[in-house]
Amino acid sequence: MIRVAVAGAAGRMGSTVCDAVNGAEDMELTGRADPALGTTLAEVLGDAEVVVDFTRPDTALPNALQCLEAGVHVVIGTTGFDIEPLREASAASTANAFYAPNFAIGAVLMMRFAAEAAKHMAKAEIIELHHDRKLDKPSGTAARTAELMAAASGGEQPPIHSVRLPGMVANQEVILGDLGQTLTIRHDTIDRVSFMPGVLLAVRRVAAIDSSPLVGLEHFL
Ligand SMILES: NC(=O)C1=CN([C@@H]2O[C@H](COP(=O)(O)OP(=O)(O)OC[C@H]3O[C@@H](n4cnc5c(N)ncnc54)[C@H](OP(=O)(O)O)[C@@H]3O)[C@@H](O)[C@H]2O)C=CC1
Ligand SMILES: O=C(O)C1=N[C@H](C(=O)O)C[C@H](O)C1
Repeated sequence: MIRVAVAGAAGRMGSTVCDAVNGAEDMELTGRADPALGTTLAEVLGDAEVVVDFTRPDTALPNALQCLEAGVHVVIGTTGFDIEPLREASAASTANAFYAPNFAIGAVLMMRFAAEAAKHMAKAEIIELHHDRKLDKPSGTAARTAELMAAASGGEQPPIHSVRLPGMVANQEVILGDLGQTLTIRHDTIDRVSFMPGVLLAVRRVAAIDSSPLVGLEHFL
């Protein structure tokens, strides 16, 4: 059994992760940290082998550093923070960090297809659309898509447009344009359960990664 604690356990993602971990036969939910539950990460770290973090852009890095210092693997879903400080912390730790800006398989495929298309079409722009409680802008997925497209094409990163509206969960369109034609690649998340198979996969694999921090669910597919 993999002993898993969740940071942000009372949030939209964290509560869904707790349900998914409880439903996984090879995992045990050992801790739930969240201000709303009156519990801190420090209190749940001791019993965990892996922490899953879905918190806030300003807490994800300190939480991950705390996990690495304690020798506990961390799977990070929180977006909108700089992962660079995790390199030095990982080197000094027996534990690993894994970050994915998007754990949904459809979004991983969207990023892959967008990178492939960027090699062949003249210009592109990204539109990301999310619920209005989202704190970061642009989304982690859009930022990563732009990076992958620029790396594949050898050109500039495509501009990103952000929309925040009630009624939405998470959506992204990549529109590419060239002579007399456009290509649109779109992914829609209609329920946060879409992220759960990817999160559970990362929990199972994080202990065995050979380069930490590792970024992107594609490494496990
Ligand atoms: N990688 C992916 O596939 C996905 C990533 N995300 C990302 O996940 C993050 C969380 O999103 P979402 O669940 O919608 O946000 P929520 O605001 O619903 O949940 C975040 C929770 O974390 C709590 N929290 C804040 N600080 C701490 C801390 N130090 N320790 C433990 N818990 C803490 C918050 O409490 P309080 O409200 O009191 O601050 C809140 O309950 C965002 O960055 C989002 O972009 C979302 C979906 C998919
Ligand atoms: O905040 C969200 O909801 C989401 N955040 C991630 C991001 O910033 O890309 C993943 C997904 O888009 C949902």
